[in-house]
Amino acid sequence: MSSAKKLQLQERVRLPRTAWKLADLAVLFLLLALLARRAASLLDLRVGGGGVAAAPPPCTWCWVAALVCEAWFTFVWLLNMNGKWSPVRFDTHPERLSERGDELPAVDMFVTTADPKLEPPAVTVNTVLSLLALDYPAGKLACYVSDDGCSAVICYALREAAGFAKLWVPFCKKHMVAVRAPFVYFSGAPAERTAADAEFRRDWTFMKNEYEKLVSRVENADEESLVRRGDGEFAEFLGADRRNHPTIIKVHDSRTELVPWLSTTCTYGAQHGFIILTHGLDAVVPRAYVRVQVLYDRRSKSSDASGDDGIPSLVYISREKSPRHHHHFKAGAMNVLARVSAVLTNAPIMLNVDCDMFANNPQVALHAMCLLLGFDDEVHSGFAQAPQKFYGALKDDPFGNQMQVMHEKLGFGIAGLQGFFYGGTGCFHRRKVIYGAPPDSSVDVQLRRMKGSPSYKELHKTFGSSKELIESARSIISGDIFPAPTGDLSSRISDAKEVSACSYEAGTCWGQKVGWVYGSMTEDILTGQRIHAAGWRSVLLKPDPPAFLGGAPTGGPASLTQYKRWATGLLEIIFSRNIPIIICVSTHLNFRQCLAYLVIKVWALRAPFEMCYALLGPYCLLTNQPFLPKVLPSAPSKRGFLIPVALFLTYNAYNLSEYMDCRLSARTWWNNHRMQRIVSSSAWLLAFLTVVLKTLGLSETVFEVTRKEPQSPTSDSDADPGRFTFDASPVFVPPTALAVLNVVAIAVGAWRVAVGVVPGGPGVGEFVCCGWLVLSLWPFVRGLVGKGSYGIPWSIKLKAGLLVAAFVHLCTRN
Ligand SMILES: O=c1ccn([C@@H]2O[C@H](COP(=O)(O)OP(=O)(O)O[C@H]3O[C@H](CO)[C@@H](O)[C@H](O)[C@H]3O)[C@@H](O)[C@H]2O)c(=O)[nH]1
Ligand SMILES: [Mn+2]
Repeated sequence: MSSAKKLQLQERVRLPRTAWKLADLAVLFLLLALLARRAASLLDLRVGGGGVAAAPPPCTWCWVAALVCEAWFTFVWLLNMNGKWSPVRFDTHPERLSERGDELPAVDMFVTTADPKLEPPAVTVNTVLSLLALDYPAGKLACYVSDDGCSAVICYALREAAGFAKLWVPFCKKHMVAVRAPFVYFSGAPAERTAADAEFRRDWTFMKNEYEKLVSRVENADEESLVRRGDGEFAEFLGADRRNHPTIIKVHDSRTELVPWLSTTCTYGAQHGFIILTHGLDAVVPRAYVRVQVLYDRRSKSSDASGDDGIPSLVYISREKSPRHHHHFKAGAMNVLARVSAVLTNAPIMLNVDCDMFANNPQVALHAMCLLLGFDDEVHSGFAQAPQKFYGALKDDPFGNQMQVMHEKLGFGIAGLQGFFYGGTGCFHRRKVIYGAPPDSSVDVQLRRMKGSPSYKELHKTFGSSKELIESARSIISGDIFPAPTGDLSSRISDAKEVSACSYEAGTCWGQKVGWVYGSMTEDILTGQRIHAAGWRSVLLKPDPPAFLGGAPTGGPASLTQYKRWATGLLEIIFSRNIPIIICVSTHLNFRQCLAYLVIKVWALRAPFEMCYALLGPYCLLTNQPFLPKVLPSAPSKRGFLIPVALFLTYNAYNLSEYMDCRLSARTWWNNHRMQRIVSSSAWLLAFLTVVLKTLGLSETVFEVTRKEPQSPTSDSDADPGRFTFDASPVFVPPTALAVLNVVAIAVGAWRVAVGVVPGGPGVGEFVCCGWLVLSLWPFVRGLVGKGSYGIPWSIKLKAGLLVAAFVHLCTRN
């Protein structure tokens, strides 16, 4: 018994939160009290009572609007409560993997990039290098990069990275480098060993030098001269338009490639199976770390025994594109990666990361295996998702997109339901789950068993016409343990090209029941939902140090574009055939998990309610009416006023304490609170309109790629990276208008007070609401007078001004 316990690879730990549950209930109680009070006042008015319990509302429709909005806020609060109610954490013990002697499954690692301008090639190179150097048998890893930008520079950068990896991977393993993205590693002084360790110092300086040369080659590479090079290596990119070109695939298989290179420059060294460079490069390459094991088959016994010394293969793919076929953005790219890897290496596990998400913890694959192999029934770990974390994050989260509290509170909470959401990056999938297979314990599998294994015809219909793909899919679905094609990868490029053709998916289940699901800008949530609906659970992968780190966008335009895409994609899911309630009753999606999904899916739907509520304050000040109970000397209405006051204070104290609990500053709380108001009135509102237009068939949604910051610090010293920036995008119109409107309303209200209060008019509450909004939208108030990118462009100011004028006119018409 005790030895079995000792070898447990993972533990599910319940996290207590009694005090938080009480606070949840307190806020809920206040929200319900507010609703009850409003409803009572409205009823009173209808029966013509104007009774003692509540002051009669003078502006009936304001009170009705407020009631509807507050009911919605209560609903959103309930959704959040459900998500956070019963959190769990998963602890992993990778050191026990070798103790248990489990055979590790092969992992195919996918990286997507889409635009060499927005996503600098050096960023992708760092991510790829961090993956190639993972602590995992190298013979069991292969890295695939999908380039939707069809850029010769990316292709060249990866070729250079593959060369550099031959030095970098052995260096990392020899010196047990902690973070294996070179740009992070070399941004500090050599701290791994004592300064006295001369060999390490020499290696370090050499590697840093090599890395700098790599970066300068990559950064100075130019599309034109690459494609016109004499040797024709990049000739396929000649005249290729990113929206219209055939598939390009390049394999950097270090096992076969090294041979000609080594034969001229190396002689065999003393160590068995290793080669030590002695000739030609001797002067520049210290002997110690160029130990390259060649000519072993990555799947053979010998590589399993000592498979740690090679370098994983690297494959570049730019899938075929044609204006006649929809390419489905990232989801389409992921499906091509799934198919190409199926015919090349067919690993049973797939890791997927965005191009800017490097592996920060070299043991991450081992931690993931603890979760994927560590349950008695694999239904518990359909996929293992690491929460998104960011490197070089700005202090106090000025753009409210580091999402620490959301991950800590909601993330652990959802991990305690059916499992954390698939987040599109930093996720280990089971290939068979991606192929749509239900968990072994489910009824569907029992039925299928009775029917026998799927026929060739069925597989053909599901996976498409490629024989190689069908065979590889059959072995994955029937659960052969580690099926893998053998032999040289380059010899199967034509199979890989066949499955990356843009017409391949026609008539198949790709994008629906198989692979990444189409139809939403947030393909990740939609795909994860399909997996949960099949009955799988998922696990939260949270090793220390964090598994992966990515870049969070900075500046107003990039942050709001990202929020807009997310909110659009999430609402697309609700408006598609995936209506939450229907999914919930017709599939294996748990009811509470379904509600947890709603927390984020309703982001865009929150916008109209929050906008309406935000307009009530200014409307009342402009028209001299109240929408909140007033502080009057008479006792009952005083009590009425206490409810919103208590709610305002409790709610904000609750949020602030959540930030404190996550060891974040009060400033971080305020910045996030402020961004919530800004995002709601800009990105979410536009997302709402976009989806409405799409549903009416009037427009299409597109995936706008987020700009990634270059990794070398910029020289612009007087720039303030935390300050909000603007451009002429329409997302900035509504918050600008809202900021101006509230300032105007406060001025009008104050003027009224100065000339003498009219009885029945607005009270302190309305002023506080408007003041709070002005503070929340302060970046926009500042932007009205700012210069350069810190200033709101005139076109936006003009449109916002017209909106404000129209609103004021409508309010004061009669
Ligand atoms: O046509 C496309 C568009 C995007 N991408 C890639 O998709 C990834 C995510 O794009 P990015 O612009 O970085 O979006 P983010 O908002 O940072 O991404 C988050 O949100 C996306 C859903 O909206 C998820 O797919 C991502 O995994 C998740 O990190 C990047 O690697 C892109 O190169 C493609 O491969 N093809
Ligand atoms: Mn990203």
